Parts: sequence; C-alpha cells; structure tokens
Amino acid sequence: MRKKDVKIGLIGFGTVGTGVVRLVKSYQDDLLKQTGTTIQIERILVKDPLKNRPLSVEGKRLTTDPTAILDDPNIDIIIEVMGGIEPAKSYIQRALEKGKHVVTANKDLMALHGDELLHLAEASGCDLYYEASVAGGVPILKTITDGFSSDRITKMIGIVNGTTNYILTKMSRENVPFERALEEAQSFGYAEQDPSSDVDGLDAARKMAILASLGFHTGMNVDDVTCKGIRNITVDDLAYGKQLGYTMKLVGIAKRDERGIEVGVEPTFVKDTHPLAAVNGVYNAIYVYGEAVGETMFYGPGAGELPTATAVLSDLVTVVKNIQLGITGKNKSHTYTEKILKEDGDIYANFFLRLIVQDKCGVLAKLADWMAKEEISLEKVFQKPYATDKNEAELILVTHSASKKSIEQLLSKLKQSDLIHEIKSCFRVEG
Ligand SMILES: NC(=O)C1=CN([C@@H]2O[C@H](COP(=O)(O)OP(=O)(O)OC[C@H]3O[C@@H](n4cnc5c(N)ncnc54)[C@H](OP(=O)(O)O)[C@@H]3O)[C@@H](O)[C@H]2O)C=CC1
Ligand SMILES: N[C@@H](CC=O)C(=O)O
Repeated sequence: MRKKDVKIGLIGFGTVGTGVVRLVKSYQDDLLKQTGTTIQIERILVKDPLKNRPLSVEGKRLTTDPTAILDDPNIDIIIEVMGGIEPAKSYIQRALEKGKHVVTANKDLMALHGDELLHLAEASGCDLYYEASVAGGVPILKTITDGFSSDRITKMIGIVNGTTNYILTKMSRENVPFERALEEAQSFGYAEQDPSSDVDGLDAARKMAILASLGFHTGMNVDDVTCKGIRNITVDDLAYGKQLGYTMKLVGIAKRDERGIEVGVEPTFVKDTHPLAAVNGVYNAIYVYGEAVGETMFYGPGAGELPTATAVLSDLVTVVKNIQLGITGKNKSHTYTEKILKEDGDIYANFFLRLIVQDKCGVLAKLADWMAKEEISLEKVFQKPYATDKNEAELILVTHSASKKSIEQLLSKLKQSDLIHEIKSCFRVEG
C-alpha cells in the first residue's frame, strides 16, 4: 500500500545532518511530486543537545536517546550522518532488525562492514544506500552500479578526498603552508573529525575500497588498498612537478587485468594534459574506463554541507520510491569476480625520483647501471647543483613504465650507496 507520509530519524546533526534538514525543508514540494509522499524529519539524535547550531529545530525533535529513534515504530527510514564505527554500526544493525531502511554517508563503516550490513539489510527486506560515502555530491555509486551495468570497468582513477585536494591546490597555487590549508578545509566542514584520516590517505582508501568492490564486482576490504598520504609533500616537490608539466594529486587508482586487481592511494604526479589535473579545491573527480564506452569522467564537490546532503537525499528518494513500489531489500551488490590481488611485481607505472647525490664523475653512469639491472629505463633526467660546499647535486629522474617491485629494489640499493646522500621523494606518475 502506498504511504502518504514517510518519517525519518536523523542520526547526527553536524555538517551533513544540517544540510539534510535544510534540503528536506526547501525541496518538500519536489520530494512530494517525485515520491507521492510527504517526508518528515521526526527526531534527531545528537551528542550535545545544548550546542549552538547553525539551524534551529524545535527542541523536542533533538534527542540524546538512540532508542527514541530506533525503537519508534512510526519511523520508516534512518539517516545516519554521525560517522565512525561504533555506535553507528550497532544503531544501523538495530534499525535494520526493526525493519527500518537506512541511508548513510559513513564510508568508514561501509568500507569495513558494508558486506555484513548489506546482507543484514537484504535478510530484513530493508534498503541500505550509501551514495554520499564516496565523493560527496558526485553520484558515482549509482553511476558505476547502474550506468556501467552494461559495460566492464577496468580502471578507475579518483580524486576522492576533498580535504587533501583543497590543501594541495592551496599549496601549489598560492604557496599556502600545509597546516594553514588544513585549517581552512576544517573550517569549511570538509575534513573528518580526525583529519589525519584525510591527510594520511585512509579516507580515500576507504572510498576506493567501496568503488573497487562495486566497479569490479568483488569484495575489497580497506586492508587490500595500499595507502600513502600527503604529509611529506613539499612545496619543492610541487615546483619540480610543475616544471615537468605535472600536477600533484592524492589519487586512488583501481585497475584490473588478467593478472589481477590493484587498488592503492598515493600522492601522484598527474600529467597536466590529463583531465584529473584540472580538478582543484574541494572538487572530486573519478575517471572511469569501461571496455566498451572508453574514457568517462565524473566531477563535482567532494565534501561540504549541501553537496553531501544532495547525495543523501537522492538515496532517500530511491528508498521512498522502493517503499512505494514494494521492492525494498534488493540493492545488495553482485560480487562474482574472484579477488586476486596483484603482487608489486605486476603493478606497473612511471615514477618520478628526486635524489641528492655526490656531484662527481661516474655517479649518473652508476645509477644508470643499477636501473638497467632492475629493468628500469629513463624517460627524463635533469641535474641541478644542490649544496655546493658539500659538492652535492640534485637529480630529478622520470622513468618509463616499471614495476613497483623493481622501483622498491632500486630504492633499497640507493639507500645503501655512499654516492646517494638522500632520497628526497619518489612518486608515481599517471596520465
Ligand atoms: N563533512 C563532509 O563533507 C562529508 C562527510 N561525510 C560523512 O558524513 C558523516 C557525518 O559527517 P559530518 O556531518 O561532517 O560530521 P560532524 O562531526 O559535523 O557531525 C557529527 C554529528 O553526529 C553527532 N554525534 C557524534 N557522535 C555521536 C554519538 N555518539 N551519539 C549521538 N550523536 C553523535 C554529533 O552531535 P553533536 O552535534 O551534538 O556534537 C554531530 O551532530 C561522517 O560519516 C562523514 O565521514 C561524507 C561525505 C562528506
Ligand atoms: N573528509 C572527506 C569528506 C567527504 O567524504 C573529504 O575531505 O573528502
């Protein structure tokens, strides 16, 4: 039977929760026309009911008691925008067990326990949607599950963390120091409660695990994703990149071929001609390569109140439509690809190396010899004087495609040599 009024329990009233309340209020008419029901936010769970909030709601709607939402039989759908693993996981489990549908923006939880929760949702005949968990306002999950259902995705390269993209853009365009750029990202509500998960790449790794699971139809865990953050990037690295026609991005790369699957997040030099190089500030983009369609790219704000709330609301509309049609509990993804993770010897890329070396005859020849032994060939090299009093030079090298394993073996040889005084940086180059 079609419902005339759908009641929501909102868990969390911070950046995203505030956006959800604003949009439900201002789009009530559109929501009614699309779904045939009014949508009411019945109760809102918060930690501190006395906190000053940018948006006021009637006092009685706020609660600190989760059972006031989870055990209320009038509430049809839970929107979880609180974040973290616990108690969010227990709340979602309880909601599903009670027959409530769930929409969440929680990538930490979905990357770690998504499979278990999706099974529970299916068993309970409930919907569980999580579009906002990847790339904020970019509707990428629906795109890869529905839009690409007739194709075979072999590669996804994503700028999926707004905070780090904001920081890198500020550092490279305006020379703003790292710490100040991070503070700005926090003030806009882009960063996680603990921003080290943004800066150290974990947030992007969680999103890439979700994307790879859906895009490759396999069960990827966050532990399957290699992960490096942007903490050690210097303004000098960015400047050398610029000189070579590269832009630094924190990029998630998911690829599959006949040897298996690789998924990793790391600071990467993207060639300026690649469409991802033009994605700046809090914007995210996911480049998706489908065997049949070829290259595609999806772009938009990756964080922030209203962009993220649009993704939550679009899931909400889907759930309400499913309720009206009596087809809830059927959105579990299909996993039929065997998860074979590639070894480092099977992962190929071009690499950028910045070395401080002894400035004397034969160093370059020795380096070329070590590289040849690892089957690494050079695409570009240039040298600059470094500390002339110590007779040092700075060498910038870009390799042709080489395996990650051979680069790691080369780096360990360089570390042992007296000719190489310091390995300043080593980045993947994409594009
Ligand atoms: N911010 C963004 O741009 C994006 C965020 N997300 C995800 O959305 C979720 C929410 O993020 P965001 O809105 O930024 O987070 P905030 O920190 O701004 O808000 C969290 C909200 O949850 C409430 N809360 C936290 N812990 C508890 C608890 N134990 N019991 C009851 N209430 C609690 C807080 O209450 P109180 O207000 O009283 O402190 C607050 O209202 C996270 O999973 C995040 O990763 C996804 C995409 C983008
Ligand atoms: N902290 C995240 C928020 C959205 O997922 C980001 O910066 O992208």
